[in-house]
Amino acid sequence: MGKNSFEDQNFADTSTFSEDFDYKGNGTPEPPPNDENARPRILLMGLRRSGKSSISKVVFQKMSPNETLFLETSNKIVKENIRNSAFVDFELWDLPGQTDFFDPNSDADIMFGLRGSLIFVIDAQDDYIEALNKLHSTVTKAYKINPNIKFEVFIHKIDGLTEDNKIETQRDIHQRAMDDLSDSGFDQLQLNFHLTSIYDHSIFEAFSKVVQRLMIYLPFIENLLNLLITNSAIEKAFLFDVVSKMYIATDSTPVDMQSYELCCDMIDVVIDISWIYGVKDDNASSAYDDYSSSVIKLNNGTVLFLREVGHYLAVVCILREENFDRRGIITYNVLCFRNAIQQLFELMNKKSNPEIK
Ligand SMILES: Nc1nc2c(ncn2[C@@H]2O[C@H](COP(=O)(O)OP(=O)(O)OP(=O)(O)O)[C@@H](O)[C@H]2O)c(=O)[nH]1
Repeated sequence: MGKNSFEDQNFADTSTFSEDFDYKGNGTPEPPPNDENARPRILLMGLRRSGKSSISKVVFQKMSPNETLFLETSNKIVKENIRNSAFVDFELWDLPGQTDFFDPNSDADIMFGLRGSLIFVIDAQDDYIEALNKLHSTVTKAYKINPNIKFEVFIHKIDGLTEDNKIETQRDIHQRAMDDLSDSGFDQLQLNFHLTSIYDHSIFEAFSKVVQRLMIYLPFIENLLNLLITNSAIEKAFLFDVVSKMYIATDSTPVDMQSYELCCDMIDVVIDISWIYGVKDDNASSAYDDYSSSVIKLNNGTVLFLREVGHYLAVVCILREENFDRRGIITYNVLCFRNAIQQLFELMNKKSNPEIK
């Protein structure tokens, strides 16, 4: 594989995109009511005790999975502002299991009216027929109000199932949900299914995908990561939101859970070492900052390379040890990637504050 300078390729330069850069994930412009610059909203819905609050607390508040055993049932909507980094910036609404959207007093129009995603959580360890009925009534109601909303189904608590059972449960839930939609004339409604558990990385991976579907600049960042890996002989590269450890984007090679977990562990190690041994700047809460970087060599001939590329945004790469001999080129290419991301931030800022010149 050639090790060229990443900057030789014009893609590293966001100026190749016009000011009104308007790329959508599916290549088609989305009609109103969704303003693409509006802050997205993610709704967590599902029956009582399906695991909604646990998901929110484990992913965004660092609660340990075992502590969720003591969570009490919620009776009101819990709204949270998630502002971790430039790309992880949305409202998260955790809705109580008993919410009834057919009640004329419910604010379904307000709830579903904005750009965002609806995550429906199904407890896979329980009888899921009632959950499927609720899923159907919820998504069809939301779709009528806002056809642009993205629908995600978390087949949750899979830690209690055997490997065979997981596949069979996913197949059955998928089939029944799609049949119900087709029978009522909603064939065009798309549901994305994820197998999740708070006891492993699957919940972080699933949430990463939910957030990625809401990112209008995702194809651009993926393109940059593809250029980075091909020009630096890297096997796999992820752009991470360091706070939540969700990956915001990755190159186009397939994601395997082991690589993702390895990169998550590396972030933990770097943050812990920074806290314990790092020298803080005045006023800084942690020594982990925009200049942090780290290299970890594993005893199986693999190297992990981390570099902060924005505020709490880090690129984490996996590469073979023999390809790390030209470290200078890799570091240089990662810097070019960082510059391109910084230019993207400027463009995003200009779009959200048109007065900025
Ligand atoms: N085994 C297992 N248990 C889970 C998982 N996620 C959540 N739970 C458990 O499920 C129970 C209910 O979780 P909650 O998060 O309170 O569920 P909820 O959907 O918010 O419930 P309501 O507030 O009643 O709507 C808790 O005892 C959690 O520990 C999971 O991935 N695996």
